Amino acid sequence: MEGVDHLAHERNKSEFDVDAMKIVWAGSPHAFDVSDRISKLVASDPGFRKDNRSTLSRKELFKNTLRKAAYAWKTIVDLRLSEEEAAKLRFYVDEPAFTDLHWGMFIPAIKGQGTEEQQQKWLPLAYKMQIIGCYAQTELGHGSNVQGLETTATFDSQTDEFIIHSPTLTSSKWWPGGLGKVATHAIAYARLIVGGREHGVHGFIVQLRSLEDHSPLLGITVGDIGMKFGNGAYNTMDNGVLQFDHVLDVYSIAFASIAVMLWVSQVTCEGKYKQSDVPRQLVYGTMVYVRQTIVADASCALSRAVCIATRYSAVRRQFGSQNGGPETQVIDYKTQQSRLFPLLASAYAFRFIGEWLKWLYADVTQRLQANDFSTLPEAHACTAGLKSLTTTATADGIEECRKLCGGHGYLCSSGLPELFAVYVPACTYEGDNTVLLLQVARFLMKTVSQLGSRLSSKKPVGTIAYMTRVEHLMQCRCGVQRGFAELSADLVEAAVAHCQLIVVSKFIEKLQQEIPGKGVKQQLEVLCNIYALFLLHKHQGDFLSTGCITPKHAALANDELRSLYSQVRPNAIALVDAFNYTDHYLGSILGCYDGNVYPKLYEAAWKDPLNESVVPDGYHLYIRPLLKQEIRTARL
Ligand SMILES: CCCCCCCCCCCCCCC/C=C/C(=O)SCCNC(=O)CCNC(=O)[C@H](O)C(C)(C)COP(=O)(O)OP(=O)(O)OC[C@H]1O[C@@H](n2cnc3c(N)ncnc32)[C@H](O)[C@@H]1OP(=O)(O)O
Ligand SMILES: Cc1cc2nc3c(=O)[nH]c(=O)nc-3n(C[C@H](O)[C@H](O)[C@H](O)COP(=O)(O)OP(=O)(O)OC[C@H]3O[C@@H](n4cnc5c(N)ncnc54)[C@H](O)[C@@H]3O)c2cc1C
Repeated sequence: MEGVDHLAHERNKSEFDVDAMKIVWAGSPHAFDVSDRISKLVASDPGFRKDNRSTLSRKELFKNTLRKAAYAWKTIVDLRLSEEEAAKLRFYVDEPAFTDLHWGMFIPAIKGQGTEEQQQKWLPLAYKMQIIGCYAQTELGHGSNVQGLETTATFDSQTDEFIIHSPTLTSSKWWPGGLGKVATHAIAYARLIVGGREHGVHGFIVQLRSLEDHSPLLGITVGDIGMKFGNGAYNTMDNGVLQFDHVLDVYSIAFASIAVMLWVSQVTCEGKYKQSDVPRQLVYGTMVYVRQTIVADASCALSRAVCIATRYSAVRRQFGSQNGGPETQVIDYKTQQSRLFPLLASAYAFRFIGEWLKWLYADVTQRLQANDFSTLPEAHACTAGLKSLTTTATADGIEECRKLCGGHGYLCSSGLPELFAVYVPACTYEGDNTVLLLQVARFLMKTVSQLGSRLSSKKPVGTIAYMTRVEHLMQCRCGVQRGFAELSADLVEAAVAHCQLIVVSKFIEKLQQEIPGKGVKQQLEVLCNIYALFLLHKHQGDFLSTGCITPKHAALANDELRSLYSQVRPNAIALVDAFNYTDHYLGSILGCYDGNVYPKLYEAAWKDPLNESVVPDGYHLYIRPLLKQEIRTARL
């Protein structure tokens, strides 16, 4: 029945202050206030409805996305929302769109790599959305290998301009989000050529389309690359293809022939290339920035799937009826708990590692401004490794949540298939996860000698076991006199172990902070222990081979895990309520707040266009002749 909370009995079991946990999850009272207010604003506005997406064609879907993006912008302007509130609004609209790349990459790239003069020119236009940008780095032939990009930018000292060109088919820009049909400008990455000499890959701001009639400019061929995985999902995004035919461009982002560059390099009016003494990797800075935001995204996506699966696991009953009594809630089965609760713990773990990574990025950015590059290698390794670890775990976790919901998890109305289809490219974009782990492995090879010293420092026992595992995995590999390439598969395992160590240790550090609210810290300690012991159980071979734990320890850890699952069980619904997601944002009948699932599933089924007629289109043409055919062969 509507209005009845079918999960009230579960909520009454909670042993902690849920409102206080909501603040912990949001990050601060202010952050909670903004999230709560904006999510409800979006949920209550029919202009942001999304329950019809799976019934739209690609063109209808894309046009609807443009409508929503324009409507969101109007809402932001009309309500005079702050940058923080506007970002939250775009998040809760929950639709991959060109605006993600405009705000998430184009603007950060100019802020991170542009000169003062370029920032003054481009940022006001971008902030007012008087230009719409994308980040055009990947090409048809190269994505991971940035130094293999083929697009050229040749400096013409006669005209003080750069000529951008796509010399080959494989140099076509391919994948950039927003490029296909919307972006008016791109930050295009190209090989700089000055005076016949090549100086590697740099970024250039290039106008693509007319601001008058949106037609591609002279020398620009641009379009969409076609349908992607899943039906609705990421097809709201116009990932594009772009070819330059000797396009004149006067706005280099890394170069301004008339302005001294603060960062990467400069080309003087006389056409001289001057490499400043900053690491060339700063040209990769935007990727580092986006990777740390993707870790926060992972906690959002995983928590969303876990919220759906947890609520439905409490609603769903199957088997176990005694004397005609109610059947057992599937959340009470130990197998369901052993699959679901580590994902719940991971969602919280990724939330806190995302907070730490945001601090690390801000710290390294501040240091860079003081020409202190000392922490850049670690920042790169951390953002690359944690982006890889959290997106892989989240993609796998969303799929596990679908399976935890049985058959109904496969319905679009569960919200899980769409969430999975939208989320999985995160394992590829912003760096293929394996390629990024190889970067971590390379960093570990260079710093393995320091791992030992870090072991001796006063660390909680749990961390010591994880640190010993990494050191052991590295020494087993480094000790073998074979090349990096030969050992890369093993080194990637050590890289994963290193990233898991970071997540565990930062979760433990989080618990050393003051955490207000009755029972809140205790719940987080349970979740931290579940995360750490679940991984120890999953990788116990590694831990046993270090000698750091014995088989008896491993067995005790498994017993402790079961006990921890029993401690989480009465608090599970409250722990997912703490995410404070509206039913609109969850987009899931299985995960609806009141748990009134079956009537909503049944009602939703009849809304499918296929049920608009009792007799389906095609019956008279195809089925009736089948049913009425004379059976001519006696055997049938
Ligand atoms: C809630 C549900 C939904 C939630 C999801 C939201 C849905 C909608 C969201 C939509 C938003 C989507 C946003 C993303 C869109 C996607 C954008 C993109 O994909 S942009 C393109 C990304 N491309 C890449 O990441 C390319 C990966 N490749 C590289 O980074 C590099 O090629 C490489 C690092 C692999 C290799 O670099 P290279 O220079 O060729 O050489 P080395 O490996 O030898 O490195 C040399 C040296 O540099 C150091 N290094 C490398 N990278 C960096 C760096 N980034 N920062 C600092 N230092 C770096 C490296 O460690 C080496 O150091 P050394 O001391 O010499 O060892
Ligand atoms: C949805 C989506 C949105 C995107 N948006 C953008 C965007 O806005 N802008 C942009 O510039 N790009 C974008 N991209 C492109 C994305 O950044 C690249 O696809 C990504 O960097 C992976 O590169 P690749 O496609 O070349 O993969 P490849 O490197 O070709 O990967 C193929 C396989 O080769 C393996 N491999 C590659 N190199 C090595 C190695 N050295 N050692 C071991 N294994 C290796 C990989 O692990 C993988 O298994 C997007 C991609 C997607 C899917």
